[in-house]
Amino acid sequence: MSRIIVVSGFSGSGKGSIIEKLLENNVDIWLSVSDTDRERRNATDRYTFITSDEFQSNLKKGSYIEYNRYGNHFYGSPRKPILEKIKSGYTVLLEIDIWGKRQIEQDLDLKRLEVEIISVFVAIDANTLKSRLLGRGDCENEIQKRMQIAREEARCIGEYDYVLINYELSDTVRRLESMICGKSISSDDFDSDLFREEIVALLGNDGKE
Ligand SMILES: Nc1ncnc2c1ncn2[C@@H]1O[C@H](COP(=O)(O)OP(=O)(O)OP(=O)(O)O)[C@@H](O)[C@H]1O
Ligand SMILES: Nc1nc2c(ncn2[C@@H]2O[C@H](COP(=O)(O)O)[C@@H](O)[C@H]2O)c(=O)[nH]1
Repeated sequence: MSRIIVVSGFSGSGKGSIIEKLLENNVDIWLSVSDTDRERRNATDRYTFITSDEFQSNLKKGSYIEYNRYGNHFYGSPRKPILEKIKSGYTVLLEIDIWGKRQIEQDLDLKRLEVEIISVFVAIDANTLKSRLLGRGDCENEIQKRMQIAREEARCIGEYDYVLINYELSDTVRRLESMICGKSISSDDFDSDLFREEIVALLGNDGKE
């Protein structure tokens, strides 16, 4: 059976770092490269960067299997290459958010192809999250926005098959590989109410979005 692995998680939790390591040892996994109309953050940013007009035009043409607006920018996964890779037998990996995951689960092409969808949410505590966003050079305003979004995302973690807490990178990658291989491995415990409280404390506001 063909498979899609959806990896979501708080911005800064380490999804990109985990996926990079995962791909080094798993040649049968193909990573979908999303389109976005945001600015490039650094040289390792893995997107196709397009203008807002180009994004909207692609959207109208139905070119995306899923898409979302995150902050002030749009992100979308191109449908055609994903379906081609699935038909060629690859396991397709999507690094997308919860709103994209829900669209993937409803997609009629994927249902017709009987694609199995495995979903993983990458999490860490709020303090570590903030220090990782700071560490990679995000500005304070951007960090505030991303942590507010994380606070919302924490409500939806129960919708995922697995939760993966990313403290030690090689250990996280090893556990993700076990999940993908269908080995019996349990989801990590994550207290989303506590996380949401930590965010409010860190942002120094009453948590209003
Ligand atoms: N296990 C880890 N231990 C320490 N630092 C880590 C770990 N995983 C990732 N990092 C660092 O944390 C920062 C954020 O990681 P990364 O950019 O991979 O997160 P992300 O979830 O992909 O973020 P985004 O969704 O915004 O793209 C980076 O500087 C990365 O090097
Ligand atoms: N629904 C989608 N979400 C996506 C896609 N590509 C990335 N993302 C998510 O957006 C945020 C922000 O990403 P960043 O690179 O600006 O930090 C993060 O949660 C990503 O997982 C996509 O194609 N569709």
